[in-house]
Parts: sequence; C-alpha cells; structure tokens
Amino acid sequence: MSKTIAINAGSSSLKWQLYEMPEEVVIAKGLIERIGLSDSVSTVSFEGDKHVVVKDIHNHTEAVSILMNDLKSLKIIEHFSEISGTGHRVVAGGELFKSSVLITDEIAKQVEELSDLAPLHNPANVAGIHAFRALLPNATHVAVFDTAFHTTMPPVAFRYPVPNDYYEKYAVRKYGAHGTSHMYVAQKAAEYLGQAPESLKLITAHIGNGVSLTAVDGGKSVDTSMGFTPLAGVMMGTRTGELDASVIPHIMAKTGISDVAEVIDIFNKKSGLAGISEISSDMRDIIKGRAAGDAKATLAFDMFVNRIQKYIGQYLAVLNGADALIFTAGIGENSVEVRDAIVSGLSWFGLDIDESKNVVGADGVISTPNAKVKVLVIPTDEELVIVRDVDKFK
Ligand SMILES: Nc1ncnc2c1ncn2[C@@H]1O[C@H](COP(=O)(O)OP(=O)(O)O)[C@@H](O)[C@H]1O
Ligand SMILES: CC(=O)OP(=O)(O)O
Ligand SMILES: [Mg+2]
Repeated sequence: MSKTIAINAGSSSLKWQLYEMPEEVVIAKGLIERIGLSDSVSTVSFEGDKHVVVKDIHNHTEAVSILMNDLKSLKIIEHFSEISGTGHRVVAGGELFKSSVLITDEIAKQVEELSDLAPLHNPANVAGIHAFRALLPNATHVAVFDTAFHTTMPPVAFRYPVPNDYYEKYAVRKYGAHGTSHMYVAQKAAEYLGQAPESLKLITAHIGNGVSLTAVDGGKSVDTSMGFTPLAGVMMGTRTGELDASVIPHIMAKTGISDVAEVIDIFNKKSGLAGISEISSDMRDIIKGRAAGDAKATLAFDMFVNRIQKYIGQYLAVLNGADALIFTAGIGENSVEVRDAIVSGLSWFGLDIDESKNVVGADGVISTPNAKVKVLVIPTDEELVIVRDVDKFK
C-alpha cells in the first residue's frame, strides 16, 4: 500500500486527490477554485468532513502551498514521506510526449519550454512539479499530458492550412487539450451505454473554465476544438476561442499596443465570458447576472452556448453522425441551464433532453428514450487517470 497524489492545475483551479494505491481508494481530496479572482475557495474533503476556506488566492504557486499546508495541518498525513508517488497534469506535451513520462530534471525543463503551447497552464504545472520534487526527493513523479489522447488525430484534422514549412520546421499544428478528460468520459460512456468503445461515435464536451469538444471515433480522438494552444476553439471563461487573425494587427494599430504578446494575453485572460459580460469569467456569476436581466451577461451566455452548438454541428459532420453527446467538467457537470440551452437548439439533429433527468447531480443518460443521439452527463476524473499512470512507473 502506498499513497499517491494527483495534481491537476487548471486555468482557474487546482484540484488534487490523495489515493491509497493500488486500491484506488480516495483518502482526501481538494479543490481550490477561482484562483486569480476575488473570494477564491479552497475545499478539502477528508474523513467525511468538508473544510472550506474563502480568501483571495492570487496564483497557482500560492495554491500549491495551501495544498501542502492542508495535508499536514488537517492531519491527512503525518509525514510527507508517506507519499510515494505524485502525478502532475501537464497541458501541453507538443509532439515530444505521446504518453506519460517519469519526471527528471530534463523533462521538467522540457515541460517549461513547452509553455508557449499552453501559457496559462504549463507554468502552473511546472510550479507543482518543482514544489513536489523538492519536498519528496525519493518519490516517483510522473507527468501526464492533456495532449496525449489527441495524438491519434489524422493530419486532415491536425494540420493548419498554412505553408508546409510552418509545420515541418516549427511544428505549427493542432495539439488539443483536456485529453485525459475526453478519454476518461469516452470510456465511461461506453460502460454506461453497455457498448464496446470501438463501436461508438461520441462527441465529448469538456465545459469548464477552459472548454473543448472532441470527436471520438471508436475510442480514438479524431478531431478536437483546441489548437496550437488552448486559446482556440470555442469561447471560454476568459479566452476568445476562434477569431480571425487579422483582428490582431487591427487592434494593435487602433489601440497603440505595440507588443503582440500583450494582445494574445488579452485574448487569453480578459476575453470570453469575462470580456463580454464585464462581470466575471465564472459561469455561476453569469447565470446570476442573466437571471437578474443583465444584458451583457445574457449576451455572454448566449454566445457561449452558440459556439458550443456550432462545434457539435461540426463533429456531427466529422463523424457522419454520433451515438452520444457527453457533458463533463465544471459547467458541463453542474449547469442545468447551459446543458438545456445547448441541446434545445439541436433538436433537428435528433438531440432531445429529458427535463426530469437534466437536474443538479445528474449522472448518466439525460436524453429522452427516443432521442437519436443520446445525451449523457459524466463527471470527469482526470485525477484517477493520473494516479493510474503514476502506478505504471512504480
Ligand atoms: N453549479 C454550477 N453551475 C454552473 N457553473 C458551475 C457550477 N459549478 C461550477 N461551475 C463552473 O465551472 C467552471 C470551472 O470549471 P472547472 O472544470 O473546474 O475549471 P478549470 O478549467 O479550472 O479546470 C466555472 O465557470 C464555474 O462557474
Ligand atoms: C487546457 C485547459 O483549458 O484546461 P482547464 O480547462 O483545466 O483550464
Ligand atoms: Mg480543468
């Protein structure tokens, strides 16, 4: 028996789970959310109790310190040496990493160097890697990549229509993200539906602060909405998603911003729900604003839903029809309103939600019995996939 911890740094959150392995028993878990916003919330669940602390948490380095402190102060562990393995979600693996790897100094450096491919994530992932390697020099540390599941995409999906040189010399292509989550829910969907993964065409919709949709054919990713970086695809909490690149020089000329990196930073951190609503990047705040009749919050909500609907349409085309649509992640798992708004506009395609099943806490099929394309809610579990991969190296 040994304890293994999974660290999942998202753009707005840090999720962790401490497991007894190989039994896969969760000893304790934590969610630090709204990182970088006011009133961040840290929740630790341990021995049936929930410990909740609300305070401003400015960045992921602070979040990692809180997590380490909680492990000891809440007496989840007595000594750090009880933890023999750590698994770190790494968002961008580029073309370098097709599966999980044991972290060495060299690997940690490579992960840091891939930050251009995930500027909001890889630096946070590296912060967790450095902190735990320093604390637990004798443990097994493993990096698990979001991009790994998408390495099955064919060139027709992953290539961009730019001059060949850009791909061949500079690796400019679509890499995708959230792969661990898309893979996990696609496998679960096959279990829920009682069918072999090989026989299913699925559209997995990971809707959190970061959002991506994937076309999964026979258990393999064949297309996904995120691109060279997680800026691409649909509109997100703070990110634009798809945009005409010509907007960049236009904004620079009009505003006087002289550094292109600054524009990209605005597209990554100040756009999406936050940019349109001028209220928040957090869907719970948008839903409140919309309910109160706020026009900007309503537009933000409607644009968010519209972009997701259009990608579902694309993937119905890519797959030439689908057996099921899967909702997962923070918004996909929890927001009845968002699921209802997305599906109700897709009835022509044979999607039909059963309102009595589309409720808080939904888990499993939420479509009507006759729906041509089933709709499921499946809570993702990136942490479980991560610790299973750590165990492979022990
Ligand atoms: N009950 C809820 N209703 C609507 N949205 C929710 C609910 N709970 C969480 N969310 C949303 O989920 C998003 C965070 O999702 P998550 O998957 O945790 O993000 P990250 O991309 O940081 O991993 C936030 O926009 C948050 O508002
Ligand atoms: C890749 C990505 O956007 O991740 P998250 O949704 O966890 O921020
Ligand atoms: Mg996430």
